[in-house]
Amino acid sequence: MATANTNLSDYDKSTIPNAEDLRFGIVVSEWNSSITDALYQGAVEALLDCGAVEHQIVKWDVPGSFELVYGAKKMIKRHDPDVIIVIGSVIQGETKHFDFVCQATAQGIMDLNLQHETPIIFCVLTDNNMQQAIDRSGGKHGNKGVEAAIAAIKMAVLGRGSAFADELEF
Ligand SMILES: Nc1c(NC[C@H](O)[C@H](O)[C@H](O)CO)[nH]c(=O)[nH]c1=O
Ligand SMILES: CC(=O)[C@@H](O)COP(=O)(O)O
Repeated sequence: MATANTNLSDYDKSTIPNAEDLRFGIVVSEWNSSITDALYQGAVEALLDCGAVEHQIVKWDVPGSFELVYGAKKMIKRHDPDVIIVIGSVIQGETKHFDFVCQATAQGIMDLNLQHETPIIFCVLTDNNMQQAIDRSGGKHGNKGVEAAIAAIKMAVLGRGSAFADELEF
């Protein structure tokens, strides 16, 4: 299902574990900051709505999406959070650089998921133009930051191997 057929901000709070005792790390790219700031705000609002406490959310900024991988790796070592959300916005330009940044970032985050016990949620928009990015960071298709926050809570609980995780249906 394409994003256009759903709303990224929709979630049923009754199906989300309480996040009050979870520790979150969020690494945010500064490229296209109007987009990444909106994604970050959406993520934090959703985390707090689901019971997360503000002082258990650590935020780091990195220059661009390519640096999200290194930032997440260092955050695991420094803070050992239950889960990390990486936030970026990559927008197609005139050259093939878009392809390399998207592929390297996606592969790097997947590699970290395989190498470490900390789930890392991929909240990186890879859009053809700015309008698509706006539509997915609080616009007509909702906010991917909200979607990432809900995924983060679920994966943090699963990662803890708690009994609750066995009851999660998602
Ligand atoms: N064009 C975009 C970039 N490019 C920068 C790279 O992510 C990286 O910071 C640079 O190559 C230095 O290593 N980054 C984005 O996040 N979004 C873009 O649209
Ligand atoms: C994703 C990028 O690096 C890209 O936006 C840079 O633009 P260009 O391909 O025109 O150099």
